Parts: sequence; structure tokens; C-alpha cells
Amino acid sequence: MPTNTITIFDTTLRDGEQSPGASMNTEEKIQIALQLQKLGVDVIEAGFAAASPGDFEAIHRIASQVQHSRICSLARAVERDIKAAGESIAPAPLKRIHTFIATSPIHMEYKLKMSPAEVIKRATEAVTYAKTFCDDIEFSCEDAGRSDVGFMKEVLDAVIGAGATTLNIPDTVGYRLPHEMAAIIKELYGFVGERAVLSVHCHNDLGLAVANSLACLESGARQIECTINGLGERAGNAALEEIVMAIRTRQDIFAPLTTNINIKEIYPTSRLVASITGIEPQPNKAIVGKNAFAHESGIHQDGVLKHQETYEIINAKDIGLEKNSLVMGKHSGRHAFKDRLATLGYTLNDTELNEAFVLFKTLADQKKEVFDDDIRALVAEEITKIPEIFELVTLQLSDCNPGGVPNAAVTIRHEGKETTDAAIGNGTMDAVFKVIDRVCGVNGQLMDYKVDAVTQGKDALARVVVKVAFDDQKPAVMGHGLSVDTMWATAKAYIGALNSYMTIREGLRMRGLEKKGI
Ligand SMILES: CC(=O)SCCNC(=O)CCNC(=O)[C@H](O)C(C)(C)COP(=O)(O)OP(=O)(O)OC[C@H]1O[C@@H](n2cnc3c(N)ncnc32)[C@H](O)[C@@H]1OP(=O)(O)O
Ligand SMILES: CC(C)C(=O)C(=O)O
Repeated sequence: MPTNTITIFDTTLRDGEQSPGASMNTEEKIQIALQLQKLGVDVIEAGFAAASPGDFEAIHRIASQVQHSRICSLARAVERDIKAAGESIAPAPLKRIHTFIATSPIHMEYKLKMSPAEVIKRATEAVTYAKTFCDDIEFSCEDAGRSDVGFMKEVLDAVIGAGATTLNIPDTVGYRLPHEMAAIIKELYGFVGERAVLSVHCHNDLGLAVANSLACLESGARQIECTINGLGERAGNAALEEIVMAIRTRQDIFAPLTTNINIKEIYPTSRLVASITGIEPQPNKAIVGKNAFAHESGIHQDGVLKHQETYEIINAKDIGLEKNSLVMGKHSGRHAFKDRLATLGYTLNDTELNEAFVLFKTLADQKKEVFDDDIRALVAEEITKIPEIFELVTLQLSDCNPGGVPNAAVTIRHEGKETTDAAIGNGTMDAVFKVIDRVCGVNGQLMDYKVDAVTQGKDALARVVVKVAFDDQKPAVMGHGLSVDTMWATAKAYIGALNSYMTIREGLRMRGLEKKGI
């Protein structure tokens, strides 16, 4: 019976680095290798030593610093490559040489220009030579996915005889489907038995790398080759985080199989690799994508708040994320909104909550995501709300081109009646203030104007604060407006100031102070 612990062979630093644009310098590779060790990876393929002096140096330095993971270097079935690989891993306490040659008809005929017999000979010689550097030798039948299984048996038999300890079956071009990969491994396991460990290395050209790798476990594969974030040549390799979490989450299927991975280090490792390579996982990438533990829709948010497992099969904390997230957006509902308000330290009564929720939904219709600072601003607006004596209904602006005549048209509601008018001004803002003055029958003098963005992004909320002296009255009053549209926020702020002024004037009138000129 094969072992129950699946060897996790990480090739982020070799196949992962073959992703266009993912080249890493030596210091960065060392940082990643040390993190992979912390993650509990069994084998780290640190590079292809013969590729360049820089690759050799990086592998050598990783081999000197990593103590607990096995360090491996890749080599063609070529003496020069194997020598470089052997020398590069020499300082490692645990080492492996990985040598390969293609076994598919298309690769043998067109690329290698070798007969099948020559390939068997080269493979055997390569493993025999590699054995002079270390005991642990992996051999790969490159393009195994398109190779004849009968021929692979001949090759594998020969390399086992030469001392290969792990036999890797790569689906180099990501061609196979899960049931096909499983059948190939089943047949090879029946042939190889316990003479060597069977490994799979699946590419993602059809988006099946993880599914193909997992399908092979039942057939006897006991090593999976994979990369962090699924990096790798073309569409990438099987993603380590997906393999490991599938095995862990579906123990009902995979038990007693397990891995040595310390899953708490999954997310930190993913972030490190993304920041070093500059290649961010797509937002909806399983396990480590930005949205993997984020819920935006009200029904899901409500479910997760009531019982996390209603919509989550993995706890975000398990993989080293601080927590899942409820993203506030247009699909969010009252439960999530109330929960976020509580987190932000607000306790609103039911009426305030309902009014704030209406503002939130209006804003969410205009913005992709409503951030905490947007919510704070909304609540401030709700709490500091003054009576809407004048209410802005519509605002229309035209001609802000240089040389044009800026004009603004507004509709303002007052005591249930709507009035529409337009005015020109020395600028768009001046036109807005003038038309509001005209409709409301006041004369405002702008003393101060400030605008800032509440949050980042093109659709950020603009917060406008104005200070206006109406009808020559001192002191001036403040007004604020909040909108994704700066001019709407400006008009709201001005009308807010006017409403403040009207409220104060009404208060004075009621107390009989107005006549005394106060
Ligand atoms: C599926 C995989 O991911 S395989 C790994 C891919 N990784 C890399 O290629 C690593 C980076 N590669 C390199 O730096 C270079 O290709 C080197 C240094 C390895 C070789 O460079 P060069 O000697 O200039 O050869 P080049 O890359 O142009 O061509 C490859 C040669 O190796 C031969 N070859 C390819 N694979 C193998 C193999 N496994 N065993 C023996 N020979 C092989 C090819 O047939 C070709 O031989 P030819 O020159 O007689 O036609
Ligand atoms: C060298 C082998 C393992 C490889 O990367 C592949 O076939 O994809």
C-alpha cells in the first residue's frame, strides 16, 4: 500500500518562474523558498541550474539556507545540465535531482529528433549519472499526457533500474481530462507498484490542472507537483492552495490521505508570491483570490451572519486570512448594513437605520463598492440632518467649455411646490449658486468651499463643505453635501447651508429676537 501522506512538490521557483513576466532575482527566490519551507512544502524545485549562472546561484543559496524541505534542481537528460543541477544543490541537507526527457511521438520526432530507443538510452544514462550526485532522483516523461502508455512503461522500467526514486507523469500541455489522467496513473501504478513513487504534474491549458491532479490520487499517485497561485508556463500549473484545501476539505473522499502543509501559511505565501512576481491572482481565484471569502449579496450576507457555513466551506482564518468579508454594495441587505454599522460603532434606532439604509442603497446604485468611510459619511449626514426647508430635486449643467457661457438649471421643492429656473454665472459653480439664490429668494455670499474624496477610486464619494453668509447676515452658516457627483454635492451643500440659515432665522423669529436685529 502506498503512503497516506501526499508529497507536495512546489515548482513555483521553476515552472512558476516560466510564467511570462514572473522572473525573480536571487534574494526574492530565497525569500519565497524560506516561506515555502514555513508552509511545509516537502520538495522545493528551486530552478533549472543549467539555465543561467543566476539560476545556479539562486539554487545554491537556497540549498544553503533551507533545512527542512528537500531542494531540487531540474535538468535535461544532458550531462552538462545534470552536473550543474548536482552542484547547485550540494549544500542542501535534503536534495533531489529531477531529470526529464520527452516520450511523446510528436516531441521525440520533431523536437528531440530521437528514436524511442535513443530516448530510453538517454533517460537511463541521465538517471545513472544523476545518481553520482545524490540518492533521490526524480525522472519525468515529458509530455506524458500524449505519450503511449506502453512505451512509458518501458522507459520507467529502465529508469527504475538506473535508480530513479520518483517517476513523474506530466500532462505537459494540459490536454487530458480527469478520468483519462486517473486511468493512465492507474495503469502505471499497476506496473510500477512500490518500486518508486508516482507523481503527477498537470498544466492548466483546459482549466483542469487541479481536477486532473486530484483524480490521480485514487489511482496511486503520491506526489503532486504544483505552484503557488497556479503560476506556471502558459495557463499555469495546478495551484498548491487548491490541491491542499480540496484534500483537507473533502476528507470524506480523500481520507486517510493528507499533506504536511501548514495551511495557516497559505495566504501569506500567496501574497508574498503575488507581490514579488507582480502577478495578482484573479479576484475570483479559489482560496486566495480577493473575492474567495467575500460576500456581496444580502441573502448570502444574512446567511453568513447567522451561520458562517451556510455559504462557506472553508474558514478564512484556517488559511491565514484575518476573516471573511461582507462587501457592502447594491446587493447588500439590512442585516449586513446593520452589522457593519455596529462594527463601525454606530447604534441607530430603527427609523434612523431605515433612513440611512435608503441613502446607502441610493449610493450603492452609483458606486461599485461602498466603503466604511462612505458609510461613516452617510451616517454623519443622517445624524446631522437639518430640516429640508428647500430640497434639491434636479440639477442640470451646461457648457463648461472655455469661452462658453456656463449655466445651471435647478428644480427646488419648497413647501410641496417645485420651482424650476436657470441662471448663468462666471463659472459652473457660480451659476449653480446664483440659480439657487434666485429660486429661493436669498442672496448668498460664498465665504469658503472645500471638496475632498471620502474614499479612493474614480467613483469615490465627494464631500463638499461650504460656508455661506446669506442676506449679509453674520456669522456665516456651514452646509455639507455628499455625492459621487461633485457638482450635485456642491449644490446640496449650498442648499444645506441655506436650510441651516432658514432654521436659525425661524428659531430667532419664534423667540422674537429677529426684530431686535440679533
Ligand atoms: C516542459 C518544461 O517545462 S521543460 C523546462 C523548460 N525550462 C527551460 O527551458 C529552462 C530554461 N532553458 C534554457 O535556459 C535553455 O533552453 C537551455 C540552457 C536549457 C538550453 O539552451 P540551448 O542549449 O541553447 O538549447 P535550446 O533551448 O535552444 O534547445 C533545446 C535543446 O535541448 C534539447 N532537449 C530538450 N529537452 C531535452 C531533454 N529533456 N533532454 C535532452 N535534450 C533535450 C532539444 O532537442 C534542443 O536540442 P538541439 O539543440 O540539439 O536541437
Ligand atoms: C519538466 C516537466 C516536469 C515539466 O515541467 C512539464 O512536463 O510540464
